Amino acid sequence: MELRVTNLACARGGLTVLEGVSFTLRPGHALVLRGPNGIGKTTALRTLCGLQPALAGEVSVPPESMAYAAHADGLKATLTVTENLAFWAAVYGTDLVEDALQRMNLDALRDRMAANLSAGQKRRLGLARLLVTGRPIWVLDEPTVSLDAASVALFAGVIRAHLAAGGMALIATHIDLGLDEAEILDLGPFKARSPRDGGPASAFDEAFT
Ligand SMILES: Nc1ncnc2c1ncn2[C@@H]1O[C@H](COP(=O)(O)OP(=O)(O)OP(=O)(O)O)[C@@H](O)[C@H]1O
Repeated sequence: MELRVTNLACARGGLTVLEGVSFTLRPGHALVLRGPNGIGKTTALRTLCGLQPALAGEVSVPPESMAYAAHADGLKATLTVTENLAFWAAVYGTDLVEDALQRMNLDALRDRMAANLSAGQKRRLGLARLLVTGRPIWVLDEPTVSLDAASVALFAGVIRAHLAAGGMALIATHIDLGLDEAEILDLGPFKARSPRDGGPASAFDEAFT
């Protein structure tokens, strides 16, 4: 299975932000989406994952092939680290909780309530969810926010292992994850010329970019 995206156009707040986005992601490969704040990276990732409809274009695989890690970690504050992972494992029908605890360095925190984790620890738990999904395509929106250098390196290693096992990763990030093997896609050239009719951008659009 490969992820083929063809001529994708997507909108935010009723305005077209990107159009004509095309790329192919093959097993074992990572693609890093780059572009300035507001270009539409989050919007593109949300659209690819089926969280909002595309205005145009095709995505070759269903959203069920993807595991999306958004800005928010979606933790259950009153559940422990292990319970959070067990919840997700039940949702995705896997038995990968212990594996995720070990690989994201969460074993020592396994019985702590998510509410009592530090910001970086919460992020590690949010990212550990990717491991329990068992899904091949990881879609990551600024995954390293709040992580210290050691945790960034740890997570880069987790991504590398996922790729080595035939997985794929699509990553919006402003920092260098140290994934030298990743290809880069600059979204700049795909910025929609007009939210509506191909004319100049509206004042409203400018206000947000
Ligand atoms: N509710 C909204 N109404 C109108 N415009 C919006 C709305 N939400 C977001 N936008 C705009 O849509 C554009 C795309 O936003 P998006 O979050 O996808 O960008 P991004 O590339 O992920 O940015 P960043 O690097 O800052 O995370 C931005 O210009 C943003 O201001």
